[in-house]
Amino acid sequence: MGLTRNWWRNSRQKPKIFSTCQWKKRKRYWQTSTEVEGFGQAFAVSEEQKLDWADIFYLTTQPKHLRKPNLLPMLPLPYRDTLESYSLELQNLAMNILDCMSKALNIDNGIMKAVFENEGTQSLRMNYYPQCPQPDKVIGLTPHSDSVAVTILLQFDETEGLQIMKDKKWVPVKSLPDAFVVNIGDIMEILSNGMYKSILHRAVVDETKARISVAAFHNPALDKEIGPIPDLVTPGTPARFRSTSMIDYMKQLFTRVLDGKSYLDYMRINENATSWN
Ligand SMILES: O=C(O)CCC(=O)C(=O)O
Ligand SMILES: [Fe+2]
Repeated sequence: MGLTRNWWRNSRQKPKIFSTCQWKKRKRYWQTSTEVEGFGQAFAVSEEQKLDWADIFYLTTQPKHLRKPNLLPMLPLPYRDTLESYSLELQNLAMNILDCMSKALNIDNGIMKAVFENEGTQSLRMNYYPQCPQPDKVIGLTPHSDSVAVTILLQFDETEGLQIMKDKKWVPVKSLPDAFVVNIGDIMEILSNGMYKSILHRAVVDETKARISVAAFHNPALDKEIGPIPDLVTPGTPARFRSTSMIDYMKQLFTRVLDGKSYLDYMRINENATSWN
C-alpha cells in the first residue's frame, strides 16, 4: 500500500498535533466536557479516575457529514490532505477485510456490505505515549477491547508498546515496518454471534522513547441495528448477544470508563437464563 509506506516514512507527516511546537495550536482542537472528539484523553468520564499515560487526538473521519467542523477541516495542510487520503484507503481496506470475514463465516458478503457500506463510520485515534521514567508505575492505554467492528492499527517506528492477552498472559505485538495490526472489536463479536472474539489489549510505555500509534476504527452505519447476523443464529448456536441500535450502543459506550471487555459483557445474553427449545 503505497500511501501508507510514504506516510510512514515521511516523518513530516507524523501526527503533528503531538509535537510540542504545536502546543498552543492544540488548544483549538481541545476536547470539551460534552465532546469526546479532539485533543485530550481517552475515555475520561470522572475527575477521580486515574488517567492513562497518553495524549490522544480523536476524530470522526467518515462519513464526511459527521465530521466536527473544528477538527479535520481545520487541520493544517498537507497534514489534512494526508489524513483524508489515509482515511479513504483504510475505509477500502476495511471493506476488503470484512469481505474476507464474510467468506470465513460462510455468509453472503452482501450482508456485511449492507451494514458497513455508504454510511459506515470511521474514526481515527492518534495515540501519543511520552517516555516515562517509571514505566512500570503507569499504563499507556488501559486493558480494553475496541468497542468497534474492526480496527486497523498503524504503529510508527519500532518502539514496541502494544500487548494482547493470549492464554492469560500479556504478549507484545512486534511493530513491523509497513504492516498494520488488525484488531477484532466487540461489534464484530456481536455480529458474528461470538465466532470472532474481540481481542483484549493494552499499551505500555517505554522508559526512554515516546511512541505514536494511529488506530482507525470501523463501525456500521449509525442508522443500523446491531445484533447477531440472523444467518448465524441457529438452534445449535442461539443468539449470544442482545440487539440494539447503533446510536444507543454508542451513547452507552461513552458514558463508561474503559474496563476490559465489560461493555461486551453488558451486551451478552445470560446463557443460563435463556431457554432454547
Ligand atoms: O497504541 C496501541 O498500540 C494501541 C492503541 C489502541 O488500542 C487504541 O487506540 O484503541
Ligand atoms: Fe484499542
